[in-house]
Amino acid sequence: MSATTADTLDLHVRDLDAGYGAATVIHGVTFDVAPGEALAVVGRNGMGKTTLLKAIMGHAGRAAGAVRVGGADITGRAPHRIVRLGVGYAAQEGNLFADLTVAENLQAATMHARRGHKAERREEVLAYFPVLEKRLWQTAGTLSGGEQKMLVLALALLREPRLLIIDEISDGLQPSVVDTVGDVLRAERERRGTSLLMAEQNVDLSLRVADRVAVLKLGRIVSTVDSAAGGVRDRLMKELAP
Ligand SMILES: Nc1ncnc2c1ncn2[C@@H]1O[C@H](COP(=O)(O)OP(=O)(O)OP(=O)(O)O)[C@@H](O)[C@H]1O
Repeated sequence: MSATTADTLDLHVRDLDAGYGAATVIHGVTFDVAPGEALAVVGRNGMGKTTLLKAIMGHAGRAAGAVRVGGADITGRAPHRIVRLGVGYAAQEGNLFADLTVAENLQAATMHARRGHKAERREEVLAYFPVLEKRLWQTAGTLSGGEQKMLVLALALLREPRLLIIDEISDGLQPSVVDTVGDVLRAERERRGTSLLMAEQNVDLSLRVADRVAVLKLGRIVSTVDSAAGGVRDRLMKELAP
């Protein structure tokens, strides 16, 4: 569905183990995201979605395995160096400055952006989230949970990532906001051909946005399906049932 894949990054994860201290949470995970492709990793609470994304982004201990982005081996690389390659990361716990206003957060996110293009991109991103435009002068920490999630996504998008990694953006959002997020991600992929890796519990959002959906169970990918395949929603719901 991507408009262009020329400026996007692919992702290759091979035999990745990751965890905390002596506990291994992710076991031998292998998958690819092609340039301009969107992959959703779905799984119930505690299955290791966040740990998987953190390990890719250099935030969690990585015991073994390899991660490549756009031809570069990022295994063990510091998070800020991975971001510099053009990887955007919207973490589940968010990464915004709670004491700064929405406008100041937006400004901080584009500090290193190309000068002439900054204002245009800010307008594009604010058009995705009209509610943020109304809250520009409000301190980010006083936004509602849903608004903070939108701001976290807006900040990641502002940097024009060539690969966007999003951790459970739908968590705690009301259905209408989940729909907005789906619209935004689809529009952004149409506009920029951005590659996408999203961890989700929401099957409907995953199927709406992603080309393929992988199921993560107890730190292992147990199946991967094409979003356009027949009966895929029922199959995924069954796989995710307790
Ligand atoms: N900092 C940590 N130290 C030790 N164990 C952790 C840490 N963070 C997560 N875990 C454990 O790792 C396992 C996987 O957690 P993770 O947060 O990756 O799952 P998840 O699929 O993202 O869950 P959720 O949907 O609830 O966010 C859980 O058993 C959790 O208790």
